[in-house]
Amino acid sequence: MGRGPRKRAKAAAAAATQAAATKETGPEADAEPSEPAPKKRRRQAEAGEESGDEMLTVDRAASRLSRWAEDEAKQQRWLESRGGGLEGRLEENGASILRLRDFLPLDMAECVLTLLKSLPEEAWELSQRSEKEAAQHRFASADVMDIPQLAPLRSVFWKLLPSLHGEPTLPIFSAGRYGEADYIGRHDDKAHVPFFDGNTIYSRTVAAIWYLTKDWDESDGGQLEDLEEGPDDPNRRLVPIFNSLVVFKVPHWHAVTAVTAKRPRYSIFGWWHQKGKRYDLDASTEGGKAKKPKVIKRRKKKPMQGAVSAA
Ligand SMILES: O=C(O)CCC(=O)C(=O)O
Ligand SMILES: [Fe+2]
Repeated sequence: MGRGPRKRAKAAAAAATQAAATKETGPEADAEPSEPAPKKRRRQAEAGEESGDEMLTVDRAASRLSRWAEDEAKQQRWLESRGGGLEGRLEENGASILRLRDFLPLDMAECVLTLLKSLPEEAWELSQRSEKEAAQHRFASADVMDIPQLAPLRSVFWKLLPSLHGEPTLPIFSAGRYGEADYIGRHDDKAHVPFFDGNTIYSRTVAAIWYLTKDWDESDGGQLEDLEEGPDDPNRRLVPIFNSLVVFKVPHWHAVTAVTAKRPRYSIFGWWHQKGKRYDLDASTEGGKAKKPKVIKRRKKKPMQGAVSAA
């Protein structure tokens, strides 16, 4: 899912830079001077307007993201300030869904949101399935490796969880955009993914979603539903709060409720994979959203330090 030809994505990304450069010079919306900031931001977001604090150019956002992704020492310091990478948190957490507020720097969340908003329509691929037997879903996605400005995210996610239980991981992350009524039905994220030559099978072992829409609340829908919590448990429905990261071990039953807002719900979502078939796939997984038949090829240029490289 979400893996268009690179040429198309590159052209789309160039068009994005152009489109956003034009948009950012536009005037700020007229607003009552006394209008409270969150209310103003929400009204502007609903009207598709930029707010004053979103005057980040696409070029600046892309260069800040790539500078941060390349600065290993800075990322390390950041992670240490957060108590280390994700492995320890996952171990402490057991089988439940882990929710981390502000786990990644706010500045990076702002940059990535700017980049996501600037992507032209042709960069997004619609993923849709409505047959009864499979995981039903509808939303748009784009592989971060197909969008040059977002590609540095892969190494950031790799550093969050380079290994689990002493075995290396391979991250594959995508941008997600849910429009009005978009959703995902009940599913557990299980998938066997062929890497490299097509004969090396990896399994998704950990899932993460980094939420990137501001001022989202319960009334906007698009909540992550943890189907392994009881129906009345307060943790069953998670509102996708800006710059929060949700992480869980695969398999885990979950769903995304239909978006009711008239503005997009943006995220970066994906999985860390580990070698081998770690579980059996059931019929619904084989026919559903999780199926990824494309072989993940070895990358020739700029392999990630210390990781087995993959596209
Ligand atoms: O966006 C979310 O909250 C969850 C996404 C998800 O479950 C998936 O893409 O498999
Ligand atoms: Fe999922």
